Amino acid sequence: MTGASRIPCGSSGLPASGASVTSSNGDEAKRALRATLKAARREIGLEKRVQWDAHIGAQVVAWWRRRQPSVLGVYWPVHGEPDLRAAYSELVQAGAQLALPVVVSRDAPLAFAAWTPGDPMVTDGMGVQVPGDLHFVERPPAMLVPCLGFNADGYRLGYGGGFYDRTLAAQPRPATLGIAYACQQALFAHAAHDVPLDVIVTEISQVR
Ligand SMILES: Nc1nc2c(c(=O)[nH]1)N(C=O)[C@@H](CNc1ccc(C(=O)N[C@@H](CCC(=O)O)C(=O)O)cc1)CN2
Ligand SMILES: Nc1ncnc2c1ncn2[C@@H]1O[C@H](COP(=O)(O)OP(=O)(O)OP(=O)(O)O)[C@@H](O)[C@H]1O
Repeated sequence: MTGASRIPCGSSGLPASGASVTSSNGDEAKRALRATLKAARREIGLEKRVQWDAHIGAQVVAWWRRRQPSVLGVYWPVHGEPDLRAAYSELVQAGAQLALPVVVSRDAPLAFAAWTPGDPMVTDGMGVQVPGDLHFVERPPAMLVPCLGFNADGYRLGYGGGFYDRTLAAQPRPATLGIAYACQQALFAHAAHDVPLDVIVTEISQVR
């Protein structure tokens, strides 16, 4: 039996209740949880994905219209993350300035590069698309944070590099919108360096 079949991501929209890491020395368990959550996300069919991404994207746009941050950090989707590129285009038409995260070093916070949909892109060493022409900007005052997993307290599980945690460590913290599918919710203990996100946006949430 695969992790994906034990923890269906598609049908109910309910949390992946079988996915949990409760011990605090759980490096191995966290690796297993990451694999399970990735597999569960891969299982989501295209039709659901398109519908869910539209709902998540609409909430992001509504949030941006209310808050109007000077720059919004977004992300280029990898590994089956919600694809919000249609919403990014809508945001830019509404006057938003966007920036994409760039890994500059394994131990550093993320850098952010100004980005407009349609800019020429290249694949970086992490396998992520980044602008070919890098115009670095300051850390944005608001950002979307893609989550491989999240827990009920708003803590996030990423791919294990600690990049977003390092990026969010410095005060004043940016406003953070965690982006995930509802089935990526899991039980795990957060580490001391983990920074809780302000809100998690999913296909079943209604962000105010
Ligand atoms: N869309 C998106 N962009 C992002 C991030 C992200 O989580 N999502 N990042 C957030 O930090 C940064 C990139 N960090 C990344 C960290 C790991 C992997 C990755 O594919 N890791 C492999 C394992 C590689 C290994 O073990 O050596 C994997 O998870 O399969 C990709 C991006 C900046 N851009
Ligand atoms: N603020 C920080 N300062 C220094 N190192 C940190 C910080 N935050 C995280 N790290 C390092 O990053 C490692 C990975 O962290 P963690 O397992 O929480 O990654 P993640 O949040 O899942 O990954 P990512 O944010 O890249 O998607 C930690 O073991 C820790 O050593």
